[in-house]
Amino acid sequence: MTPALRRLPQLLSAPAIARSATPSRATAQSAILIRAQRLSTSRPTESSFRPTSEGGEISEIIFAVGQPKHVPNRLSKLSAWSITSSRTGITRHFTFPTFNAAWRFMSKVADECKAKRHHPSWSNLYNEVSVEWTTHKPLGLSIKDIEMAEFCDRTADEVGLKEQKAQAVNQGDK
Ligand SMILES: C[C@H](O)[C@H](O)[C@H]1CNC2=NC(N)=NC(=O)C2=N1
Repeated sequence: MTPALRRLPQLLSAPAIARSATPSRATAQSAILIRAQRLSTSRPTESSFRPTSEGGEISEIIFAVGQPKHVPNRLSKLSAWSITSSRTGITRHFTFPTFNAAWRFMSKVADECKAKRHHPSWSNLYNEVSVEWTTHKPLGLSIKDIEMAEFCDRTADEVGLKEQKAQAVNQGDK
């Protein structure tokens, strides 16, 4: 299980949002950067994507140009998602009870991808699904990525994730 420290709210908590004025690189043009302190040195066991940086380094998420103002706030609520090494996307690893459940999840997400014309980079191994959201044009994290990540969270809840026993005990859940 991935330590809670690696999750987005922690990554986004300390620092303020800085508006970048670095027009030199096309990919970074007018991007909004969030400075974030990485608090843990351990690597996520649940993610097939490399962390942004090793422990103690500053990491920043790069938003696509022209995003609504509420995007950083929406992002901060995606507590189970982590920033990818490219800093232009977010990733989450899902563990379902069965392959069947994992496939149902992917099928529902695939239907939404068709409707929204936005597609993930993802992988599946038996009951495990890794999902990464980023936007290629304009490059960076966009509102579409946020919406699709929220859709993934809702769909995973509907389908039902595998029970995490230790977590349930610690949090006093059933
Ligand atoms: C024309 C079409 O909407 C675009 O090519 C879409 C398709 N799906 C996409 N998916 C993702 N994740 N990022 C994109 O920039 C993107 N572009």
